[in-house]
Amino acid sequence: MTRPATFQKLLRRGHLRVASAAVMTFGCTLAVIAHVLMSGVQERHLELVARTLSYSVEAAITFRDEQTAGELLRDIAGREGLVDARVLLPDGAVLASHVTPDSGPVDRLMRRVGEVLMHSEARSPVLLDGRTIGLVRVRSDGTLYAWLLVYGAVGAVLCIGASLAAGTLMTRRMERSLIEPINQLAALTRSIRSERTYDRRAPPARIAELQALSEDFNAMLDEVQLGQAELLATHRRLQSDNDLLAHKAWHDELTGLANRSQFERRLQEALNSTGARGGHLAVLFLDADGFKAVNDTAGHAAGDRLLTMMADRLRTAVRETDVVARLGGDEFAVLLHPLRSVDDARRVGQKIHSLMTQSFDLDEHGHFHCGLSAGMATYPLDGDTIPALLDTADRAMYRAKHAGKRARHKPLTGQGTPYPTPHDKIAQ
Ligand SMILES: Nc1nc2c(ncn2[C@@H]2O[C@H](COP(=O)(O)OP(=O)(O)OP(=O)(O)O)[C@@H](O)[C@H]2O)c(=O)[nH]1
Repeated sequence: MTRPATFQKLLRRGHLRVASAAVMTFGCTLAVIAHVLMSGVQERHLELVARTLSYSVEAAITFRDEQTAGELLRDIAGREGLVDARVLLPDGAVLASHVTPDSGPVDRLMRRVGEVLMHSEARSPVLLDGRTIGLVRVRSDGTLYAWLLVYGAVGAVLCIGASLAAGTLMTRRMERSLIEPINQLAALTRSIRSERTYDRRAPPARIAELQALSEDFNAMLDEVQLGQAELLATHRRLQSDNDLLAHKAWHDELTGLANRSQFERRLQEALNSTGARGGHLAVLFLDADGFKAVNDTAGHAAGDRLLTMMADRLRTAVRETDVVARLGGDEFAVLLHPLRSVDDARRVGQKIHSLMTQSFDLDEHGHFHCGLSAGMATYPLDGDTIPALLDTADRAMYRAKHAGKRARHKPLTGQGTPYPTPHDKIAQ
């Protein structure tokens, strides 16, 4: 595809054409008028010269004085710019004649041009007492006319040059007031498109049409910006909804602890890194003893509060890197990772146990003492998969619970490590 011409080029070309056409039209019209006028004037002038000459040569013809007739012809031809002047007798014989020689090649050329364009001749009879005694014939070659043409052509060329200069000046001025704002607007559009800077605006223009274009362009940018802001707000809303959903998907709503899904995900991550680097980790399963009584005696809201307080205590008992989760009801799980030894896990388990069995202050419902049954599974001793570890810890916890129900401090052996729990009843 050919590239379209620039506005600047079109403007310059247009100016050149208009200026040339104007000068040519004007020049041609002037030339036609000048030709008509000059032909008429030349014809009348020659007639006058021929008539004057016919009076002057009357005596010379009468006396057949060739010399005087010749001098008269020479004199008048020199003054009136004639190329050929003759005095003829009635029988056609030439009494006297004068032919003006050309003065060089330029004169010769101009004479030729003049002859082609404006060759004129005049005749006048020589009368004596009403009788024709001779004839005067004069010819002009139109050299003057040819020179006039040359001056005219030079003038036309100068006029075209002047028009061109004026046109260029006008184009430059127009460029400043018309093309520059258009180019600026185009550059602004390009940069807004590439940099997405929709807060930029087109400057005011001095030409009404361009000003209208700038205003429309800016109004369009306003709308784009508004749309963008709305889009951004929607995006933020969606993002926050998404965050909320993600939080809900990974957290327990009541306590804010990790839920079972997150616990298992973190456990898998811990298993991966521990498996790769070597080391230990421990999973603790915790279940409150006699929690149901809180709901039954103090109400569900108090039960909720107690669960929240338990969660807070559990958080304080472990490190940032450990994971505390609520698996459901009054059942919690703790992931201890990284871990130097199984003994460390036991120590943390004891710490948790002693913290959780301290009384909880439930305001108007008094202080509650809650028991805790716990089971522990350690990696790699009790398994190296999530189901194996969870199952081991769960079974250990249930053994602890049943053992606790049978006897307060009966130590248990077997897979996993149950913690004996003091079965304190809820004190009010
Ligand atoms: N307030 C409250 N109670 C809950 C929630 N989820 C479960 N529960 C109740 O917690 C109780 C848990 O049951 P259990 O574990 O059998 O109660 P428990 O008295 O601790 O029994 P043991 O574990 O055998 O000692 C049930 O009564 C559930 O209704 C909760 O989100 N809020």
